Amino acid sequence: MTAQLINGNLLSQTIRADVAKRAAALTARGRQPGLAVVLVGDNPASQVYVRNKVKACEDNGLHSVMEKYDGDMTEAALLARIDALNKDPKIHGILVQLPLPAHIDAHKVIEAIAPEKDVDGFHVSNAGLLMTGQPLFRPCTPYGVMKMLESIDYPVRGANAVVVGASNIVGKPQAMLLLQAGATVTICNSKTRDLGAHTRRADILVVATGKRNLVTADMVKPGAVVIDVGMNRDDNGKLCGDVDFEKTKEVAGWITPVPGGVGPMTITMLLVNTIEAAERT
Ligand SMILES: Nc1nc2c(c(=O)[nH]1)N[C@@H](CN(C=O)c1ccc(C(=O)N[C@@H](CCC(=O)O)C(=O)O)cc1)CN2
Repeated sequence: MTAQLINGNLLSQTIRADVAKRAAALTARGRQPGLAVVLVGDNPASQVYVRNKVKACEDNGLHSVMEKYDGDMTEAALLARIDALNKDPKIHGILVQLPLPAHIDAHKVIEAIAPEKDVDGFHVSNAGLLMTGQPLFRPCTPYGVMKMLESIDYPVRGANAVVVGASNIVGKPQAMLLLQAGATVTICNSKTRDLGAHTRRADILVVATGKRNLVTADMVKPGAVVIDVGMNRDDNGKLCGDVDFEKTKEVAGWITPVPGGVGPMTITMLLVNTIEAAERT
């Protein structure tokens, strides 16, 4: 039987409608939620993502400021901009699009963002709060994945969850959110031996490696939920994930497409985090 699709565009519509209501209520009280989006350099994928973030703000009643800088911007200049945004009362959320050019220390930049405006949830203090079960901001992609599981009423408690990829922005916070929802979690990485032996035990499989076709149908437990966080291009330049979608959908119970799956949910949860930041002020 073919898997059911978890449509990130459709789910986003419902969540964004609620965001728009909350934004309108805040605006009526003179506190329109504001997001600053900072992009350094000309990475083509990043340009698409930041454009989509700004458009999502516009469409849902949030104020946004797009700051674009050349790839040779110095780290000191970027830190000075963040300092100014930290102090700007119209800005409730700040995000610096990753990756940054190699001469800039991304950790230093993230730590410069005021934790209460860190709507990406990447600051060490937000990572610590998440780890200890008192999240201020959940990182947007893993937060979106949890909403997708909720949307299909999946019983996460007691499930075997396998996360492939251990990045700070997806894999590690994803594992933490699944663990806190009661799953038994395995985190795999690029060095994991016999990856399929782990993935085949997963009731929930989240793949976030950036390697096209890393997960094939034979590596998936029949009926599992397969969440593909990958964002790659195939030989024809078409967007695709880390999972062999066409064959895996014949094995899985639920599967997310690329595009139209986790990607839009990442932007939706950024809006949610920005609203929450504004509501706290
Ligand atoms: N500061 C951050 N940087 C990065 C993050 C992040 O959460 N914060 N995550 C990724 C990229 N990302 C968000 O910025 C992101 C990736 C993909 C999408 C998306 O909507 N994808 C669409 C397809 C878009 C296209 O046409 O190329 C889809 O899947 O349907 C949104 C956000 C790394 N950096």
